[in-house]
Amino acid sequence: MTGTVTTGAPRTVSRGGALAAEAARFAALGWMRGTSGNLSVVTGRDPLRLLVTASGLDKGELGARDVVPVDAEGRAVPGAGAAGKPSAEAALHARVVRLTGAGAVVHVHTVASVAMGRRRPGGIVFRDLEMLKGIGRSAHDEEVVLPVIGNSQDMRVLGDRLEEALNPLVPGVVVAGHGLYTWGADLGEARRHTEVVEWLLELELAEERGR
Ligand SMILES: CSC[C@@H](O)[C@@H](O)C(=O)COP(=O)(O)O
Ligand SMILES: [Zn+2]
Repeated sequence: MTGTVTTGAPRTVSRGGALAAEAARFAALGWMRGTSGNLSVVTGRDPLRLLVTASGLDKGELGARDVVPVDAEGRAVPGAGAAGKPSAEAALHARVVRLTGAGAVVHVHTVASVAMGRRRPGGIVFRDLEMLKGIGRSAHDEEVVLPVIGNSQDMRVLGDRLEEALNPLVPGVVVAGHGLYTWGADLGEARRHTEVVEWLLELELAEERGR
């Protein structure tokens, strides 16, 4: 960004600041270690535009400018205010938004998501837990399935797997051997969904270990 005052720049910076603060929060929880994880927020729908965290940086130390505007395919939009290379997974963020209508997407590398993805490659089932209300499901008598998909370095392949496995009632997917994707209407809801799904995974893992 230059010193030129434009109407678009301050909005980019403040959304960038919000993404950076959100990333710092997840990093402090230990969910984005070793530069892992990424976040995005939708800034326009027609045409689709997202701000995504820049690639390869320590997600606990991002600044407001460490975000990159991308298009519906996750490609950087030149001259839109921020610098850097978009997350290697930006295309998957854009695909999630296109598939679900989400306003924000969170990707974390948690131990529980990887451990449970290994144990339940066909999907992770939860039921009869008060915490399920946090993702809009019932606390009683409802089977809730969190999908698990195989990992790939090709975001188109990963996106196809996500589309096929998607449970419209659950705002998240585990990527086997990799981590967790969650989303919500905005950054606040995406954060809540991430915390709830991660709590469910940690519970399941603790119960597995106790068996
Ligand atoms: C520890 S590197 C992990 C990456 O390969 C990737 O999975 C990841 O989550 C972060 O990639 P990034 O390009 O920084 O957004
Ligand atoms: Zn990742």
